[in-house]
Amino acid sequence: MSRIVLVAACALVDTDGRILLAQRPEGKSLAGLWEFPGGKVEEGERPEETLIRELDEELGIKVNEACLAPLTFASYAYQDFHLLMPLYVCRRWEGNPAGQEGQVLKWVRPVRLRDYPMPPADEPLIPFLMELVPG
Ligand SMILES: Nc1nc2c([nH]c(=O)n2[C@@H]2O[C@H](COP(=O)(O)OP(=O)(O)OP(=O)(O)O)[C@@H](O)[C@H]2O)c(=O)[nH]1
Ligand SMILES: [Mg+2]
Repeated sequence: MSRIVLVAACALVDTDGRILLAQRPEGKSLAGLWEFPGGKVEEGERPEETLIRELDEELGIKVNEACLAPLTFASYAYQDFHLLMPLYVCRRWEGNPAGQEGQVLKWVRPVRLRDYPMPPADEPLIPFLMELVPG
């Protein structure tokens, strides 16, 4: 039995109904794949606190906890750990998302999400986003 790793992720949705994807930088695991911003929940953190911290660190935006709504989650057996990843939705933030760690960012319509190679854990999340933001 591999350990469970808890990762909080967020779909930022803009006023045109597009969702923000970030490309994992070279040197990290799963480099080049497109993911939802977020990261590992650290000791003593609530997932919402993780996201507020990660969205600031990775994108340079400020998010209020009240603007984080749970949507669904991913549960996926990677080779060396089991990923449990709650996916939140956020439509309001302060600042302009910009890759603070050199990540390329892309605003993508839900119907186009399949054009962007994602980690295998993320693929089952796409229908939920398509239902959330039709068209
Ligand atoms: N943020 C994020 N992580 C994902 C997604 N899908 C997915 O499988 N993961 C996996 O979740 C794990 C943790 O993500 P992460 O690398 O962003 O963690 P982190 O920000 O804390 O970075 P660090 O551990 O390099 O400090 C990685 O193994 C990553 O591959 C996703 O959509 N978003
Ligand atoms: Mg991260």
